[in-house]
Amino acid sequence: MFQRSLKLFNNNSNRLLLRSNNFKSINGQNSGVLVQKGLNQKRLFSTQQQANQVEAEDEIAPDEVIKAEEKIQENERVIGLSEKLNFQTETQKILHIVAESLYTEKEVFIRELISNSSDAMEKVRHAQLTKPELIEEGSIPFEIKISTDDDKKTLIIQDSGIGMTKEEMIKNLGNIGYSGSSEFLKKLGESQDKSSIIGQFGVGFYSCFMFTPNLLPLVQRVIFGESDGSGSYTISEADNVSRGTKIIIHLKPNSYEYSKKSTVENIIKKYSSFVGFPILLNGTAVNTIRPLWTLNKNAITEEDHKQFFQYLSKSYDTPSYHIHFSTDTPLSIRSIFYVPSQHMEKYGMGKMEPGVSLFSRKVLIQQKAKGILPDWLRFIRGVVDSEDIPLNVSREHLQDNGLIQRISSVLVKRILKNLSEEAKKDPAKYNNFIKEFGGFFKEGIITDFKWKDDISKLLRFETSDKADEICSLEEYVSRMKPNQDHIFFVSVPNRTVGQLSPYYEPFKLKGIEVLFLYNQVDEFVLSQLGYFGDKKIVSVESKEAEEFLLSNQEKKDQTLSQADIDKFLSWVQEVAGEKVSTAKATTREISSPAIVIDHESATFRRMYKMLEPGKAMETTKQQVEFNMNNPIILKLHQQKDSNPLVAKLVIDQIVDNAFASAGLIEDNREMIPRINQLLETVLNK
Ligand SMILES: Nc1ncnc2c1ncn2[C@@H]1O[C@H](COP(=O)(O)OP(=O)(O)OP(=O)(O)O)[C@@H](O)[C@H]1O
Repeated sequence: MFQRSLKLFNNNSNRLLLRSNNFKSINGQNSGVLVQKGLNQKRLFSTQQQANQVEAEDEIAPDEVIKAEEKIQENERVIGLSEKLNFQTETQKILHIVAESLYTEKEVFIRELISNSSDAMEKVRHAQLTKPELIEEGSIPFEIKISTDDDKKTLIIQDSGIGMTKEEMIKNLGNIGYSGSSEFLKKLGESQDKSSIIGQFGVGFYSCFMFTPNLLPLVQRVIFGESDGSGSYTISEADNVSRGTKIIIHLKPNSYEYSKKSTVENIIKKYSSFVGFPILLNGTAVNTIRPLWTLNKNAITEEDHKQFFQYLSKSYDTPSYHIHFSTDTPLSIRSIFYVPSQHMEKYGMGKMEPGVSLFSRKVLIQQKAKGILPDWLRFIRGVVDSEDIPLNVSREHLQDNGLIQRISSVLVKRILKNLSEEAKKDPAKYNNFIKEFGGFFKEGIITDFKWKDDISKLLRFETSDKADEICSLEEYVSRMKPNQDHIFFVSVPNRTVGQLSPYYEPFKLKGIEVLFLYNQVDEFVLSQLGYFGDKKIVSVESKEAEEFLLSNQEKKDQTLSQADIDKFLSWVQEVAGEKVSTAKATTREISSPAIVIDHESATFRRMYKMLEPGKAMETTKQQVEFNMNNPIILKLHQQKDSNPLVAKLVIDQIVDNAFASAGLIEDNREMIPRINQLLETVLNK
């Protein structure tokens, strides 16, 4: 009877096609077979050989040749009569939703079946501890065997798990939304580890219906088969079945890719590399990498980390740091992060993608997950595994954004803390790291208000005091003079310009250390940061710097009388009024003849220019302060009336020099004719 029904099934392709029409997207022309054997049961049968008409067979290139012994054998035999049962009404209604729209990535059906197999073997492990007498064939190794057959267009998955009895099969598979695994977990005591069971929704198995309208799970005495998911299925008795479950999926033409070893191997590696049991694909183990984040820190060697990092980053690089972090409160998180030794963004290779993948119970949920770490930590590679992450039934989306943000906060805090510790442990190594990756942290300060203070502790800058050395803001503050209440910086293209800057000069005279910023973005970053602790961060060109210098300065005698100074300044105003808005005598201790004060930042000016590259930047009039004790100014004062032509050339050059020191000269070529004239004058004397 059963054979007849099989025959009927096989031969009646019209019937199959008719059923497939009920499932538009799955277009079923295929059937699948699952063979199972339950706890302490005798024989389960399997198999329904698919009577598919393969339409596009010739178009598929043959996969690599797989030896017969590497394939999973199909030895099961039907020994009883088949029984026809109906899916539960709700299941009939929901199944097409599952098959048509639940999963955006079809390939996840392999993940779902592997996860089911893993759960089934976990249940055997548990039973071995609690009811060993019930476990048949206790010596069978725990393995998930998968074999592909590009000729037959089949994919077989077999495990040595707990299997299902006829009743369990009807309950679990004939009834969508019922999860035997979730029931199993409920029965486990509070103290028992529940993290290794993956299934919770009672839906995953139905992902197979994306590929075949006919699943034939076969259990001892049970064949769950001939189902298109919309109506009925049959159950029959089987013989020659070993412990566990076997699913044979006969693929439909538009899914033939899943009968190729390479395709299936990639999917297993992508989603199920870390499932806790060996997965043998056509006889070869494919999940050979250990999930390091689940292991005890002390059990992991540097070489293990290197290999794991290379696996995650698909590179041959050695990680500069690893951060292995686990916690159970307030959420359960197991994670591992790696900092590479270099990054490619600096070569203009485009923005890196996030490098952290999200797992739940060792099964991949999202590769390169956005939102787990902020964008500015995109150079970090790693894995975050949390069984507390509320997943939707397809395991593709995270349900609770607030929770993800909380997890993210915990992780960012930990990463920043670890890096601070590394900086203390080995400053030289850390300095190399921050030179390479500092840009990401600066981006963090600009874009992520929440973390700017924490990130600021990781930054390093060169200062006026030590060439070729970088220091933290904390170290700078610890070296501040007692009367100094600000952190001062000067933004310059290089150290030499910094040392010669008239703005830095009075600080140098007072022995005040100043941060030398060489990167255009640095000034912007520090302005965004505003403060480090209670210390304001200001430019040496700022009002605050001016006030600081004023209040810490001894009064110096002027060489000229106040009347002469006023005369000189009004002369400047008259002859150089094109560029000078106000001329003043400076109070700054500078050696140069003049200095521009209270002007716009040269860095910001350059940044605006970058934003509007074609736009000509006007240099507006500036306040210029003159050093009335400077020898050039004194001579100029003497000659301004007697030698007006040369005096005009000199004052214009002095003003331009001050503009140049402030970074306000757009193009110094405009000075050349004047300098030549001055040279001529000098030589003619
Ligand atoms: N290979 C298997 N061996 C033993 N039992 C299985 C197997 N596959 C499925 N089952 C049983 O069928 C039930 C339903 O499986 P299904 O994949 O639909 O959902 P689930 O794994 O429980 O949950 P989820 O939808 O979260 O994956 C499982 O809970 C399990 O009891």
